[in-house]
Amino acid sequence: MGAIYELDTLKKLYEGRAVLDLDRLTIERGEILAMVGPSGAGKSTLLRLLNFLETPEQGELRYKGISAVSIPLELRRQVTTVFQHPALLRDNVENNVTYGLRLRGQRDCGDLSQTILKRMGLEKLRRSQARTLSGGEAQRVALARAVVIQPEVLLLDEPTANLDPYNIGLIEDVVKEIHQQRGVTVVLVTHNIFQAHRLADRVGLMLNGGLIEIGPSSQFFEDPRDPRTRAFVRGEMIY
Ligand SMILES: Nc1ncnc2c1ncn2[C@@H]1O[C@H](COP(=O)(O)OP(=O)(O)OP(=O)(O)O)[C@@H](O)[C@H]1O
Repeated sequence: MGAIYELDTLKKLYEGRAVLDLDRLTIERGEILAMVGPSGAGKSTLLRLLNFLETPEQGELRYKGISAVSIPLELRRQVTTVFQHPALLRDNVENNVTYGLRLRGQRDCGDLSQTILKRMGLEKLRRSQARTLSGGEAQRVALARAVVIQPEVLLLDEPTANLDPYNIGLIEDVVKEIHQQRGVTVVLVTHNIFQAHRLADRVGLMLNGGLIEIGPSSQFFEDPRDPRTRAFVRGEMIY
């Protein structure tokens, strides 16, 4: 498969403080990697770097071998993010879903968007204004909007926080489907270790901006190497 992202001695500083300090991290093409860890560990900051919204103060981030500082637009557009609180356009559901396609100059968005609207259970809401949607519906629109552009990388930041079991199940199923069907690389940030267990090939534990342990999901949960990982998967507080 090979690496899609390579992070080397990377530091992200906010107001002089390192909120991310990663010696080395490689994300493999086509894997589902879950990053877990307590609040403030730097998980969302990592996703913002992977989505090229932020740049590191030290070290390097490479996407497909190209330094993130000089990433061309066409590569940047292969990466899409679903945030915990999606910012939808003041428009209807269908136009929200097709927005990314139109931005990329695709005029005939019909078939693609119909398929994804149907799969996400949003057909009947096509004409509804985004601001009238429930939290679960809005999050399904956000995922539909991300998936419809057929990204190579899907970054998910707490995509199912505060959602009910139906919405959680649907979102997880669609993530698994597009991963299996299209080999999309997925980086999932979650507080829900059960979700990490259900979805991920590999899991990493972050703490205070550093990476404590990363490994195959089975090893991470059943035979973790670091005492802090053992404590975290038992549901204990770690510092
Ligand atoms: N724009 C910013 N300016 C200053 N500090 C920031 C900024 N964004 C994040 N931080 C700080 O960086 C640290 C890491 O934040 P981050 O949101 O990445 O953590 P997280 O692991 O995603 O937390 P949570 O699980 O609560 O979302 C925190 O201490 C946070 O206060």
